[in-house]
Amino acid sequence: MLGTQTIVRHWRRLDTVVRHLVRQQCSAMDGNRVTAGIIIVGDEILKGQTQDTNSHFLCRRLFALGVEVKRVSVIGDDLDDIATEVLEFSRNYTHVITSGGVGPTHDDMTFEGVAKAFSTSTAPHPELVQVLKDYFGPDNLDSAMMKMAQIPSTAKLQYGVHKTTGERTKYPLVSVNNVYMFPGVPSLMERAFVLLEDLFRNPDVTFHTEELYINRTESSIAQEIKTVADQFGKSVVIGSYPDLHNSYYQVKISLESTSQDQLNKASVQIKSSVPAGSVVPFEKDPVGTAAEHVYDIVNSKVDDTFHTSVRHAVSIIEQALDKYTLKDMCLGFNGGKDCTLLLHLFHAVVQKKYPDEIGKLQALYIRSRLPFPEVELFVQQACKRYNLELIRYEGRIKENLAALKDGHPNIKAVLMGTRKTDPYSDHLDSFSMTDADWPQFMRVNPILNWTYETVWTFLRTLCLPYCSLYDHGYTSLGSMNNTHPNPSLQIVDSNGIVSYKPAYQLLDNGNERDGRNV
Ligand SMILES: Cc1cc2nc3c(=O)[nH]c(=O)nc-3n(C[C@H](O)[C@H](O)[C@H](O)COP(=O)(O)O)c2cc1C
Ligand SMILES: Nc1ncnc2c1ncn2[C@@H]1O[C@H](COP(=O)(O)OP(=O)(O)OP(=O)(O)O)[C@@H](O)[C@H]1O
Ligand SMILES: [Co+2]
Ligand SMILES: [K+]
Ligand SMILES: [Mg+2]
Repeated sequence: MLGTQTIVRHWRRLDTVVRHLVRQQCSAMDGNRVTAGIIIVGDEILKGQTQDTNSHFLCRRLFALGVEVKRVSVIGDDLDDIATEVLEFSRNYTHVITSGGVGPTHDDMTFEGVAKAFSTSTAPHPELVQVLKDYFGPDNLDSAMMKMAQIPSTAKLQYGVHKTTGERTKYPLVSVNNVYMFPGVPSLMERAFVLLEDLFRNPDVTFHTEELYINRTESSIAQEIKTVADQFGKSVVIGSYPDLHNSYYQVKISLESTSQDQLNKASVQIKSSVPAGSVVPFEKDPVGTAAEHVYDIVNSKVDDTFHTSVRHAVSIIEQALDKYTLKDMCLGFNGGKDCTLLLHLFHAVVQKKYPDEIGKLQALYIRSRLPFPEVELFVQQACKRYNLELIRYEGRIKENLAALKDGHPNIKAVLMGTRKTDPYSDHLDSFSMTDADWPQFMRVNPILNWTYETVWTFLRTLCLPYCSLYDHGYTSLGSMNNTHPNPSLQIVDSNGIVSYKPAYQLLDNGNERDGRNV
């Protein structure tokens, strides 16, 4: 007979072994998966008054941390909705992240909702009360603010640690079980998340990704992609995303895997199964990498027209920056191809010369009375992309340059995308004052000797965004009333339907302005 103690001892050992086996089995099944669910709380989002950016931010960061986001839910400021959703998410996912509803007003009820989810109540948390006193000053602490210390009784306070200083953050995040309650204001939420992200990191998993860009329609390659997707099954997740407006590709294929090796194999497989030449190089962030790519061209040993043209333009812009401060200068920018490439060069040179950002580039846009909407849109987008300070006028150029003198007396020089083949421009130099009967500015012309072909080689090899009209046969842009697609790019199909090839396919650079009345 075995004694009771021995039985208990054996039982304990068996129990440990079984638990261990179960744990092993689970982690083998899940492949050490860590999952998350995101709950965005706020009436303003459901009513379309605010656009949620927090879920996008959180998904991106969590993916980078090796966490699989399984679901995002947007709910209103309603106690029961919060409680129900939090309870369900908390049961289904490793981590639950909420954003919103932690402020001082009556409609902020995430703390109460989470308390309800876990069948507990809220109470003033003494440590959080002290934090609020220190943070806002004891005299400013009204009852509304005290509400922010009213948290679930089982809550924990999570303090972030600054990565450089090692200092603890002053204001903690509140969590209950696996639920973490972030503020809704994007800047606060993002700051808090970055400092606390180690709470969520999955050390066992890295998601490797690759993107392939393909200049064929999605349907024409669908079968090939499906074959590869089937072959790799769950080990490589393959996505296909058509882009109807991109000048460089038609479909983006994304690959994602926890194994770099499997990812590489799938990538090779796709490349060899789509038509030859249909995978195109594409730079996702041409603006961020501007200096790097431009100076690679400048410093290369190649001496063809393209490289020499870029080198010369960069040197003119560098000279301009020696003579003038950024405040003394602006770029003449009307959304045309020439000033678009010049904007990029200007940005690259400034990025290189002042890596620590010294302020915005100024751009001058004198809008014609009948601008193309495509041009207007492109100018707006360029301002955002390059973070431009836009100086805007409308009407005749000469009159508005006089207005510029009055309104911006600091500006002495204008960078221009003029080339010698433009009307009245063959006598110009890299630095030419405006004509005597014009308001006096230094015109800086870095691309004076560039050919039409070089302009397009530059725009297209650097994958720069340009005004969409150029993809529809326009080769030089004036206003709506005087500009048409270039007749040499016209194609008429067998049904008599007329369309136009893109501007970069124009061969003879003598007829660049054939679509212009003036
Ligand atoms: C900043 C600036 C300065 C200019 N200076 C002169 C000038 O001194 N003399 C002149 O005839 N035109 C001048 N122009 C007008 C341009 O030469 C040209 O007519 C204008 O950019 C329209 O070009 P487009 O017909 O190719 O669209 C200037 C334009 C700008 C934006
Ligand atoms: N309305 C304007 N506002 C500001 N700058 C202008 C304006 N019009 C012309 N410029 C300057 O003069 C340059 C030459 O004009 P031009 O129209 O030839 O070139 P572009 O508009 O850049 O391209 P495209 O030749 O394809 O129309 C521009 O690159 C720009 O720097
Ligand atoms: Co031009
Ligand atoms: K609120
Ligand atoms: Mg133009």
